[in-house]
Amino acid sequence: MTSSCPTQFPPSSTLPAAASVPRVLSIAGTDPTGGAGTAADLKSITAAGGYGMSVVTALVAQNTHGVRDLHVPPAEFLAAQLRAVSDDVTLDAVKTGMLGTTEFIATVVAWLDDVRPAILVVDPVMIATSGDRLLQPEAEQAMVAFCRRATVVTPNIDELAVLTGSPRATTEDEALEQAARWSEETGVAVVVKTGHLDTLTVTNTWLSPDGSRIAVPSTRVDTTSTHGTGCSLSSALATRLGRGDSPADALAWATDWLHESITHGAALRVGSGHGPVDHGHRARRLQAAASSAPWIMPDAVPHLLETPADLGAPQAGDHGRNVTVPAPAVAPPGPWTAALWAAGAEITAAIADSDFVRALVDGSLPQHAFAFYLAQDALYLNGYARALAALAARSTDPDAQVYWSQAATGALTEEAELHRGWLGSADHTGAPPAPSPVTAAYTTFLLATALGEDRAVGVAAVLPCFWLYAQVGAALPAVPAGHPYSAWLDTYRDPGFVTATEQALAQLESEMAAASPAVRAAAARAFLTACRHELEFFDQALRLEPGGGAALLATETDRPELAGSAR
Ligand SMILES: Nc1ncnc2c1ncn2[C@@H]1O[C@H](COP(=O)(O)OP(=O)(O)O)[C@@H](O)[C@H]1O
Ligand SMILES: Cc1ncc(COP(=O)(O)OP(=O)(O)O)c(N)n1
Repeated sequence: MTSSCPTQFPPSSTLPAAASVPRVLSIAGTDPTGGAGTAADLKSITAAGGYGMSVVTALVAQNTHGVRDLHVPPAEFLAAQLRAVSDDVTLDAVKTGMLGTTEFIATVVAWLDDVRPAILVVDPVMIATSGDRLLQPEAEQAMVAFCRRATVVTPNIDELAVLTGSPRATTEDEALEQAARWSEETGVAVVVKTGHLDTLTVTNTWLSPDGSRIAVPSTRVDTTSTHGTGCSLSSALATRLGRGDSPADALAWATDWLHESITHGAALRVGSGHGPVDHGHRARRLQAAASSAPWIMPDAVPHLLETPADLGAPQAGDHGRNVTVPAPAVAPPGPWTAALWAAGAEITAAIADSDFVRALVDGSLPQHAFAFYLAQDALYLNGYARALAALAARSTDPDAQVYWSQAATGALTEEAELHRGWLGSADHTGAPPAPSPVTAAYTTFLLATALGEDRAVGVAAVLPCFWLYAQVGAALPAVPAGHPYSAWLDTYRDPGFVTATEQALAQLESEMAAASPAVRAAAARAFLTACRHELEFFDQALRLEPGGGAALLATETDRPELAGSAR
């Protein structure tokens, strides 16, 4: 049935506003394997924090290898779907993908004339990466005209050439120049995407009609799992704009989220061609991080540790699965520290595999995450220095007193260096950084343990910071020239740090040997707890949203750069 029903309900504009969850409509074709089109759009809108809705233009029989067949319902049915949504729901943003034919473009245009959403993101889908046409050749000029109505268009390099009537750009500069000319002429912003160019860095650049540019670079992921990346980027962008983000924040969020989704796409094992991206990776990672499951289960460490063997096989962490014990970069000096290393194997492996360490090493760690990490590191070092000083105060052996006091001084010196160098260029006009919940929990645990527990327990608590940091440092590969974090990575390679770790290990080995079985058990728990704090400390920077802040729906006047958009 394609006849229109009378409107029976008030549109939701007359209902209370939907606060911070933007209502986003995707108008696109389908992909039954879920990688592109409507499926990708809905997953992306959800991932970006919106409520997704879907109007279908064409049913596409496709998979990760390409398109097999198309079924296009009558244009009246497209119009009926559009009206069914807009008669009932207020839209904060609309994203269009595959429109297919001139007739369908005209149908959407007629509907937009009525509805006029504040944000219209047009992904001018023409040809899939598989080479299959998703827009009839005779509809290209209608699509070019349609793009003039957008808030922002997100063409790939080939689509940009059609849009601007130019030859296919072969460099980023050429693409930017084509887009700048078109944007100035039409008054519509363009996101220039270099995914289809042969570049090491993939950059998304928001080009405004006044010539201003916001470039968001990311490292190129070596993968074939890029099916539907264009659909996903434009839907996430529409959602973040619909939520009230500035173009800079919206593009940074969408690019950063998509990079994570592409990185983990291959692990989904969906299809044997160009596979989809993992739209849900970020949500699952954050969900796991929010788990309130205890870090160390009661049976992880026996109440009495008579011998190192009582600590048993690796069992720390959430799952207690069989774990291969990684070779320690700084060797344990005796059986107690060897047993502790084995017990913490799952956490050590998780740090090495963590998204944070991977992104720091391959250079894809977003700048805002790196800045956050440095600021938290400085705060942590201050707390850590106090815990080390407490151990110096509680030591009676002169060598131990010297060692812990020097370690405390070393941590304070590092903190001062961070402020002078890495953090020195930061904006000092705002409030000083405050400790995150993760940093506060870790430093509070260290101080409480160093001050309030037996000394051996305190020594066990401060050891992972030395040992696991040295472990990460030893595993670092050489990085290419121009790597954004090469200077920081060099700080991990400091040989003085390995010496300090060896000394801390020697302290713990002798403390464990001299301690009672009950104190040893408490020390083992403190060691494993601190290992877990280390993992959280690394991971926390990737839990922060670029731009952060509250999710507020902004009005057009809050964002003059979008004023007059979505005509
Ligand atoms: N190999 C890759 N590595 C990192 N990011 C990528 C990669 N391929 C695509 N992207 C991201 O996906 C976005 C859209 O991809 P692109 O291939 O340019 O568009 P389309 O899918 O429309 O052809 C890019 O702008 C970029 O953010
Ligand atoms: C129904 C449908 N719409 C769009 C595409 C193309 O997706 P895109 O995100 O441009 O990326 P590729 O799949 O071409 O890499 C599609 N395949 N199907």
